[in-house]
Amino acid sequence: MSRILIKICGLSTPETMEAAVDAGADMVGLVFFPKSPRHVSLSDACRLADIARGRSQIVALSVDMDLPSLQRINELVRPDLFQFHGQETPEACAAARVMLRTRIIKAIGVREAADLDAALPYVTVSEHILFDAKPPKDSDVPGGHGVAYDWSLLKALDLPRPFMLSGGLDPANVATAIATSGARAVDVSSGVERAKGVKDSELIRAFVAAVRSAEDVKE
Ligand SMILES: O=C(O)c1ccccc1NCC(=O)[C@H](O)[C@H](O)COP(=O)(O)O
Repeated sequence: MSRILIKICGLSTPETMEAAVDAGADMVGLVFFPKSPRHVSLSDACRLADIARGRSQIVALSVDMDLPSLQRINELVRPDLFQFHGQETPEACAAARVMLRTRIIKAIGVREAADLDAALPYVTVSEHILFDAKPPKDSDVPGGHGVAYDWSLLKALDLPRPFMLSGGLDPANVATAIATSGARAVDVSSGVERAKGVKDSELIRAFVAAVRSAEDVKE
């Protein structure tokens, strides 16, 4: 099986950022959403990004953020990609991509098969489509809940390029998730935490190792 892209999201300390980069994460995510337990200030984000720069791709995650705020993150943190995790329209993604001269990951919430159709308008205005679990109905934070969905829904998808998978992944289930969904890229947050918002370096290493082992399995 060819190499699977790994993103570790919601890193907020130098130690766990170093652990993710050192373990071989392809992408590391910084969350800019004050309601999130993983939210980082701009100054902390700059320090964390400097640990990863040139070693892993830096992803700035935002939720329906206005363009001036995105521009400020772009100038100060200098991420390689932005992840849009709210209700951003295809037009807003296209505009941000041009204005910020960046690459975009657009998250699409999934609970049932019909939710997958929402991805189509974003294929031409983003570099990656991330199929994540829809948040619990009473939550005002749209991601990072460690909730899984039926990953097999993705198996029959006919998109022009590979997609990313997230939602309830952890070191113990990620190999099954890859086999069940056909994903070539995976994204994790809660599954490498010892408490809500608190990343664990050992779990990060275990997650990366589990994905790399899954790559060795013959298709
Ligand atoms: O992590 C957050 O707190 C968060 C806040 C607002 C929007 C998205 C957020 N997280 C997204 C992710 O970390 C991942 O892309 C994905 O949802 C994985 O989450 P998990 O199921 O916890 O592994």
